[in-house]
Amino acid sequence: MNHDEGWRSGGRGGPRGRSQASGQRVNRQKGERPVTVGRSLDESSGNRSRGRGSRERGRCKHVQVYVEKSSRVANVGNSAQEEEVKSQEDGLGSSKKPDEDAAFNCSGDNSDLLQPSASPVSRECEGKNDGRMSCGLVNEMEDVPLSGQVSMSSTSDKKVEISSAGKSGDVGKAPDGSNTRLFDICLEKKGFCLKSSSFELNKEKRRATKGYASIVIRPGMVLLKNFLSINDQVMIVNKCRELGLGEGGFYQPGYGDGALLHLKMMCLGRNWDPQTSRYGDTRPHDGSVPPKIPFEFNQFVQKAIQDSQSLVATSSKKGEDEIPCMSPDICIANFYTSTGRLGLHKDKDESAKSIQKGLPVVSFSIGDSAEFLYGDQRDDDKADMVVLQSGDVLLFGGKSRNVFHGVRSILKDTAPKVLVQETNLRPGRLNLTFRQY
Ligand SMILES: O=C(O)CCC(=O)C(=O)O
Ligand SMILES: [Fe+2]
Repeated sequence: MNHDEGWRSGGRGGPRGRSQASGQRVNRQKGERPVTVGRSLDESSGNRSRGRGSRERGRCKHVQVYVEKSSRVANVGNSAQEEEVKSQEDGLGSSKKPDEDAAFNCSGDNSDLLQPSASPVSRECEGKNDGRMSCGLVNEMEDVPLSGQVSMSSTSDKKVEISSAGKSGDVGKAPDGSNTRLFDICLEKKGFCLKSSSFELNKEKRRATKGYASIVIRPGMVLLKNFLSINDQVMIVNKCRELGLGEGGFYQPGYGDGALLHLKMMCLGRNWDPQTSRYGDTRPHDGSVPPKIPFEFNQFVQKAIQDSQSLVATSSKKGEDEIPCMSPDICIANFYTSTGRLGLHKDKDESAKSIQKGLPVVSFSIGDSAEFLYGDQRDDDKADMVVLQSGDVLLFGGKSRNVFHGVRSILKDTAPKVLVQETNLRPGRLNLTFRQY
């Protein structure tokens, strides 16, 4: 992938400001009614985007809508566990657990793409060091630094052991400007908690048990609404937390000039370095080896691809909408706090073959909803927007492999309460994007 300047700018292209849209919809024309797509799309979580303007924008391009229901029933649990409401940020450490090797066979033969090789730097927006690149690069130093060596940390219901990663002496700044202080995607559990209302919990359970809806947003781009059950999401959060606190875990990438990305990042499988836009076997600033992609994550990816392929097979424009198979060997996990964002960019640092074949990027959204922009130009004002909610999976491959995309904003307080109660996930959004090099 090549996050290039989109990542640097964080999506704030100068004085345009943000034009927010509320409610769940896919593209729309100015003045058009929202395109509500099937059941899930009507069920936006309700408290999203409050207090924001709801100016409309975005042009409608292709909106093909298919609604499919799976028979999958999520067991969301009924424990009504306590929810923590503090918003303090913690820096902790943990141990890394080896995972099974991710190995999948796809009907399409992409095995030729499985060999790691150096990626040439590919910058889509090279040489545009205009105001956009440095403006809005607020240094979000919001994490509590590690003070000495902690041995155990308790969040969720689970004790997580501190590993050697991030021991005392880690002052939080790498020579390349990255903020290397350990970042825990979950909050520490404290005594004082608030319970969610049963109304909210029931609403979430209803949503979770209704299956999911599949939508072709544009040729090659498919949105699987509510694809991941709450239990799946809980598992993914717990796993990411565990990995994120160990070797190669979450950090805040920076650029040599002091600018920091507006998100925390962890790579699985292979490392992607935002400074060079290259993939590699180790992380340059600390030499750490990225954890493997957990086997279960890849299973979700395979299922998402298969379901998307079945969906487009029924489409009238089969060839156009096609999504090839993909065997992920890279997963980039991003955590956006409430102020996180990501500027428009193309994912271009995978191998030329992978991109040429249109192998999809598969993206999981967990936690707070996000305003996701996409379009054919690197221009926020011309981009279309879709709100990605917790449990949604988005694929962009085939004709959309080179789409510009980014995250305009995180919608506060929109994460499923059950998920937060079960995991203590901190306010914000966890995003995982899977790719094949
Ligand atoms: O957070 C998202 O939805 C997008 C992330 C992304 O574009 C990336 O990691 O390259
Ligand atoms: Fe991307």
